[in-house]
Amino acid sequence: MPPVLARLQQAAKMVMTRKKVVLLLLLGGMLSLLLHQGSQLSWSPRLLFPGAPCPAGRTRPKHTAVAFVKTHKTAGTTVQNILFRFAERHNVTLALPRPSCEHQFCYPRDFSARFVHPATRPPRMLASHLRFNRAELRRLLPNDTVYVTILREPAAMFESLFSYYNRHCPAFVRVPNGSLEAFLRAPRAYYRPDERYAMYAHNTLAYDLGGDNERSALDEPAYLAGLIRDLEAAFSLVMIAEYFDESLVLLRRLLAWDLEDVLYVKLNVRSASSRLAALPEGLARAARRWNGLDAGLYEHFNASFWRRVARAGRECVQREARQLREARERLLHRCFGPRPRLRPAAEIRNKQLQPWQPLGNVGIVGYDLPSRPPGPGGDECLKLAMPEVQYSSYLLHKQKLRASAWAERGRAGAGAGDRPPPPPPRPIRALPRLARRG
Ligand SMILES: Nc1ncnc2c1ncn2[C@@H]1O[C@H](COP(=O)(O)OS(=O)(=O)O)[C@@H](OP(=O)(O)O)[C@H]1O
Repeated sequence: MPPVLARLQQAAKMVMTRKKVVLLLLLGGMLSLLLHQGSQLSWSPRLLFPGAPCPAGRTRPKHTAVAFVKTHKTAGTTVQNILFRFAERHNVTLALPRPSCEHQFCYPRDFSARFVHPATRPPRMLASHLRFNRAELRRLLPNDTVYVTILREPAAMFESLFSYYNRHCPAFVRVPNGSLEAFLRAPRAYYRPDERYAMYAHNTLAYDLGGDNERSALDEPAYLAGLIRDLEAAFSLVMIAEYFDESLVLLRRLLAWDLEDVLYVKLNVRSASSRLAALPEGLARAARRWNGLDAGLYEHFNASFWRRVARAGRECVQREARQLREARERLLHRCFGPRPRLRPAAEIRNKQLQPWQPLGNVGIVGYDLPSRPPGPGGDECLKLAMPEVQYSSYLLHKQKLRASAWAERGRAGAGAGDRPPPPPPRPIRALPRLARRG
């Protein structure tokens, strides 16, 4: 080989080797970056290999001490129905309001353990409307209670509140032609903070969660930050109505429940003619401005919800949410026939399934059982679609019967029945003096 060619070949080899070295360095760098980021961004084999299995079934017994703080117009009735059915199936005592509190725990008053019907004490679960009061709930419920709640995007929530309470809440009754736009253009013209049901018209989420709904998120950011801190400390999970199925996946995991335990049908849904198809962006912005505290809470907890989904493995959560939707479809077909349809109350023949109707032009729709009952599992189908008022009364009646049977056995002496007597009602502990927020 001529020397020139040999030198050229040698030079080419050196260039190739240098290229290889650069390539290797680049690859090494990328790998190290991936591993480094991996520890911080919770990279997992699932993300690198999306087909990899998600955590299998339950590894611990189902958790039965749960307090669901039911906020207004946030899909809370659907969550409540899931908990009611769980409590019934698993024979768990569920706190229910005494009759003078109706089916809410004397809302809008601050929750007090005195509002709980004695036949439903000591409870392990609670899921009816109340104004959150952490200290009182802790006096009532076991120490291992898991607290959960749900939020909804505040503009959509406000539209729902405005329509539902249009004839109940004086601030809304005053608005000409029941116009949401007119209200949001000048809310202070219609709203009086001290009158009855004012909390349905201003920062309802903040109010339900025990906050002061009159504070301004804009002028008092420290107040909002403090409220968020308190709620972070109190709740193990804050669900988001817009991501209902993903929320249920997180709930099921938190409580070590099965996917079947969180099957549901949507309850308390307004008819299509009672709702705005879409909220114009200008109105949505005005609704969020007026409900600034709620907007701040939603922004914070929506972000932390997604961080939590990422920690649980987004792929797995979404896969499980898909499984839940498929199982739900099958259940709907089995219970309500091949074309399950939401109907106006007047078309629902079964009285136990007729949803409560607010005053005014608002229609709440529901399901009806087909004329040919769905066979075994019919009771499950009935409870699945049973509205809050009927289900609360039914459960109260059932628990009262159980409480008097237990009392009877207690009077007859221990060992008279085949079931052990229940524990005596737990005395309510003295309430520590706490500074109230607000
Ligand atoms: N699964 C699911 N996902 C998303 N949204 C749902 C779900 N279930 C119920 N809903 C909607 O929630 C609204 C009723 O909320 P609540 O049951 O909390 O209302 S109430 O305060 O108890 O009266 C009501 O909203 P509007 O129809 O906009 O009024 C329901 O349609």
